[in-house]
Amino acid sequence: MDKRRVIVKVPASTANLGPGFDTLGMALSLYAWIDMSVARGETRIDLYGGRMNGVPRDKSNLIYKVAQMVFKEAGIEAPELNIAMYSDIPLTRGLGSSASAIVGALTAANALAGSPLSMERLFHMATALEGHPDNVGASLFGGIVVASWDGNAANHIRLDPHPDLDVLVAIPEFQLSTEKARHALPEQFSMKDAVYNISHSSMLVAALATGNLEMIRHAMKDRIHQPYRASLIPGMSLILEEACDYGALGAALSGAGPTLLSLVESGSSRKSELEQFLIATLEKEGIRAEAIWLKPCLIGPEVDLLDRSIEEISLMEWIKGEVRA
Ligand SMILES: Nc1ncnc2c1ncn2[C@@H]1O[C@H](COP(=O)(O)OP(=O)(O)O)[C@@H](O)[C@H]1O
Ligand SMILES: N[C@@H](CCOP(=O)(O)O)C(=O)O
Repeated sequence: MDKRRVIVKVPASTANLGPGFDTLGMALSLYAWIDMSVARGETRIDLYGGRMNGVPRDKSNLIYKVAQMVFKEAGIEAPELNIAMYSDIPLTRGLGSSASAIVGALTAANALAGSPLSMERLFHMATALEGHPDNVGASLFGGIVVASWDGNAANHIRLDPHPDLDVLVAIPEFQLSTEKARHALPEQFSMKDAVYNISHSSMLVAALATGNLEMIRHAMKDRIHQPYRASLIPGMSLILEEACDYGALGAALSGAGPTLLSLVESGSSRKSELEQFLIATLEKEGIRAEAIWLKPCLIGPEVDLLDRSIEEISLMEWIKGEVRA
């Protein structure tokens, strides 16, 4: 076991991109940081920032449990840990906070153990934990990830996002758990709707791979999850119908929601118009929302092995130093 300390910076993600349900994901320039080291005494978990309310600080914490799985998988006796986390990714809003926590914990524990597990193994473990490969694939590999999971094997192909793609997310103040939003979906679909989604998802992957930005508007349409989730997010249907009239290249529910996502060309002169449309539409439904402009994140977790202890430099001091650098 490596005696040093590891800090991992991991990106948020948006899943589905409209029709690619449980298949497409894109990493975003919004981050969480996990600090992990072997403890001399009992396990200690510190969570920083206003986004972590309600997350447990004992051994039931997801990060601790996932780290233990890595040590077990690597055949190493599980140590007591010092864990600290700071996150800018809001919980249960459809921006992959749970996937980032899982990927960050897997990566940090693997680095502490001397990196015995391959990226493919970590992807498999992350997918099995999350239940779908889209968010974890994007957080682990960065960029746009096309992924499949049949319950046994997780496979992926990574694409570089077009350099002119910007991402606008409108994050409603209310939480919607992925579990609840998955329960809104039917068990079965008609052949017509299945074909509709296969064609649109394929078209979207081809558009993103070839940089055909005009096709995104048509290709981002979906019939297998968004229509069923619309009643959980008032204002969503209008936003998806009209966002392109306000300058978006395409719009979708981010993951299971409630965040709404628009893809926008970097040089667009209509960015504030679009932002106002999203916020005003949600406001009319009595929903306050925060709009954030992001870029696709091109890389997965960034791992730093430190020789300095928590007493010498805390996670928050380290992040501030990194942001300044
Ligand atoms: N850092 C974390 N530590 C422990 N649990 C976390 C952490 N981040 C997220 N989670 C868990 O994941 C849940 C959110 O996951 P989910 O409903 O899939 O929404 P999303 O992934 O879209 O934010 C949280 O309510 C919490 O239980
Ligand atoms: N494909 C999943 C994606 C869930 O993403 P999250 O960020 O909301 O956890 C789904 O649509 O259920």
